Amino acid sequence: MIVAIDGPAGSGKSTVARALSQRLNLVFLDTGAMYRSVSVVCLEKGISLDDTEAIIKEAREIQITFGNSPEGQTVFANGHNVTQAIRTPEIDACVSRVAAIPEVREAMVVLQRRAGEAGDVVAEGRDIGTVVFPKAEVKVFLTADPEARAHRRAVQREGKDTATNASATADAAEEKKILEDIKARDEADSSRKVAPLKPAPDAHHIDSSHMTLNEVVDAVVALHPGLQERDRHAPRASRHQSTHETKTSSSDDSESHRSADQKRKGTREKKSGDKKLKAFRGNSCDDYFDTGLLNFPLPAKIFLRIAIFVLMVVTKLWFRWSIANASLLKDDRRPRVIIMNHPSMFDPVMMVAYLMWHHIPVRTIYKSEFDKNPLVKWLFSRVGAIPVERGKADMKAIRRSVAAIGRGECLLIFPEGTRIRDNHIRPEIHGGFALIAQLAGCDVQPAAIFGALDIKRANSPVIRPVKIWGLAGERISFADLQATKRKDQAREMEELGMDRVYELRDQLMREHPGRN
Ligand SMILES: Nc1ncnc2c1ncn2[C@@H]1O[C@H](COP(=O)(O)OP(=O)(O)O)[C@@H](O)[C@H]1O
Ligand SMILES: Nc1ccn([C@@H]2O[C@H](COP(=O)(O)OP(=O)(O)O)[C@@H](O)[C@H]2O)c(=O)n1
Repeated sequence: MIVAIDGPAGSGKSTVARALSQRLNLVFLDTGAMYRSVSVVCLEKGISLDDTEAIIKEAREIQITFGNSPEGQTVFANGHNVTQAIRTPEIDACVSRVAAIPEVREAMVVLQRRAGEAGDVVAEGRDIGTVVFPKAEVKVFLTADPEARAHRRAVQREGKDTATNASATADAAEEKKILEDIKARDEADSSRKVAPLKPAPDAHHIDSSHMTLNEVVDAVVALHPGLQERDRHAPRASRHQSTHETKTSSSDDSESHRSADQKRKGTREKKSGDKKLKAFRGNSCDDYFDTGLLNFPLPAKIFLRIAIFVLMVVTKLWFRWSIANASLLKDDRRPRVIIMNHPSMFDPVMMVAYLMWHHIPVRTIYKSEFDKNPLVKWLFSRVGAIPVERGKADMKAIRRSVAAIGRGECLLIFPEGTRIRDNHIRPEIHGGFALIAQLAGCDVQPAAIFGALDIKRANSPVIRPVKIWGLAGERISFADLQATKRKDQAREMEELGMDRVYELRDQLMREHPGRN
């Protein structure tokens, strides 16, 4: 199911799309933020707006990912947080020029369609129903009087919100200026040669000038039986609540080519992350796999914190483990894929306990064979792990993983696939981690553990109190790779990532001779 929402600045596209994504559990794709991200990267590299070739190159290479924070949507470009940077007047002023370059649009459309492949999406922008998803099941052309839009934007700029406070007012002079800005940008976006702002022939027109946000969202839901069906199955709490939770004060916009505002949610953003699970409602393991750790029900959260506490205390006492270069793990909290060697069952315990102890949400990928034991599946789902079927492209696991990163969670993956009880061999690697990072637009961070092979002697059930060491490595960004084609980049990331993991492990091995 794809919902395409197009329309001019300030018509409510991002607010409606966000509300809809939360209410119906859809991925929210903010395409305006993508053009803005390209603009930021170009600006930061000092690329002139006349240097079309260089801009195109950046657009083709950019990695964009969206996440969530308590303040709202976060946007990362090439691994850097550009959430604020994309909303500056400088970007307002240049984004439409960047967005008018056909090759830039081509590159963005590829990314947008790829995000659409993940499944249920609500995308908003200027050309979604006409170019990006011409076969979208639901197309909306959302408009409002220029005056209403200017008023909303002016109020928004003062940190208030017309959606939640209909009588909010703004500085009249400022509102007048914004009205001019909005009209100018409407004209620029509608008259450009490539993918101009215009309704798709089969789009439903909704004029939101005199509608509340909830009314608009209800009107969109009413357009398609598939949406109504989803709505019936959505948890009741998310139905009307979501529209009010949606908007925060918009930091942004201004200037002629702006408007925008915090749309949020994005590309590979979470599927069901915003849906809060209710306590004692018979949530399935799948619900836990699909829901952000922050939205676990309170009893599950308490269980998790207690488990982390107990694991930290017990394992620290028993194994006296420590992680070198730990600041690389705990100080930079951006979502990423963490990869590690896997000599023992203790490896995920150490890494997850450490990260969660420092309030960094992390989800471990585990082999689905464990699910044969319902108790283990229950437990793993409650500690935020995600199952993967090895030996095939498990799209569900990939989607869940990308969604988790989109929510701002880290992913812990053991590319060796199973425990490797030998520090001297290099087993076949499951390269899915690079694909996930690529789809999610995040970095890969290598880490290693050493000493864990000594925990148990062969054929002995005794867990020995041996010391164990961890070592964190620097993140690897796709932007730093040599390869330019996506497939080659994924392959390069697989190799480089695991090279780094083994370098780290070998370093620990050298530092602690006589141990395994
Ligand atoms: N139907 C509505 N009634 C009142 N205010 C609205 C409505 N829809 C959106 N808004 C508010 O208008 C402002 C601009 O909406 P936004 O979604 O950012 O527009 P767009 O993405 O189309 O530029 C936001 O503050 C939003 O909360
Ligand atoms: N699908 C899209 C989305 C945005 N854009 C461009 O990117 C600019 C910023 O988009 P935005 O969605 O962040 O802006 P607003 O609609 O919030 O004003 C727009 O003014 C368009 O020029 C586009 O060309 N195509």
